[in-house]
Amino acid sequence: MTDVSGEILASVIKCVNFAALKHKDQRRKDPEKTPYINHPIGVAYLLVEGGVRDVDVIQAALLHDTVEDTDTTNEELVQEFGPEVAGIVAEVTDDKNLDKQERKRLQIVHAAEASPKAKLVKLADKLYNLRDLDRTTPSGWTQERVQEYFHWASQVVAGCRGNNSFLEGELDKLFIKWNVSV
Ligand SMILES: Nc1nc2c(ncn2[C@@H]2O[C@H](COP(=O)(O)OP(=O)(O)O)[C@@H](OP(=O)(O)OP(=O)(O)O)[C@H]2O)c(=O)[nH]1
Ligand SMILES: [Mn+2]
Repeated sequence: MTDVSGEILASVIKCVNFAALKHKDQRRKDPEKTPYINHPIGVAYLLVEGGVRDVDVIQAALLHDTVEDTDTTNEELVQEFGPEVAGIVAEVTDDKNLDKQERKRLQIVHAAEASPKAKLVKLADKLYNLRDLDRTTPSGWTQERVQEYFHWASQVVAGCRGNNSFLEGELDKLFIKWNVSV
């Protein structure tokens, strides 16, 4: 059977498979060393929970850490998934050649200037990471580092607001719990 929804389904599964292969040797920083792929799939699912049905956004969420954290190039994403999806991923990708302080500063600047589609991915990405931090502390992190991450993330989120009430509401619950001003 080939129909429009079948093609959409196929394009999403292609992303899941691509991301799984690219992240196959990576683990999250939690003590259980959860497979990294849980994160991009979870980010895409948060968008689904938030009512997002834009396939470019869901595909970009599944792929969002491939260029930043694996050998994937933006050209490869353009080739495999087209310029729209590759463009959203590029908008949420940090330049790992910069030092950490500069990368973190630029995330705040770039989030505020990003397209609405990229802002949705950013909101879901930050919600996933903050829920993870709320659940458990990454290996080697002090409580102060966790608190600082919450504070920084709230500044990234500030530039993405006005795009999804579910994601922003869930983020606000965490900011209140962690005493971060919004
Ligand atoms: N909370 C949490 N984060 C984890 C875990 N494993 C990996 N991470 C990643 O670690 C990053 C936060 O760690 P930092 O020390 O602040 O940043 P860095 O890895 O970029 O140097 C997050 O990236 P980010 O730059 O904030 O977002 P992203 O755009 O890279 O996803 C997140 O994706 C985990 O178990 N819990
Ligand atoms: Mn991420």
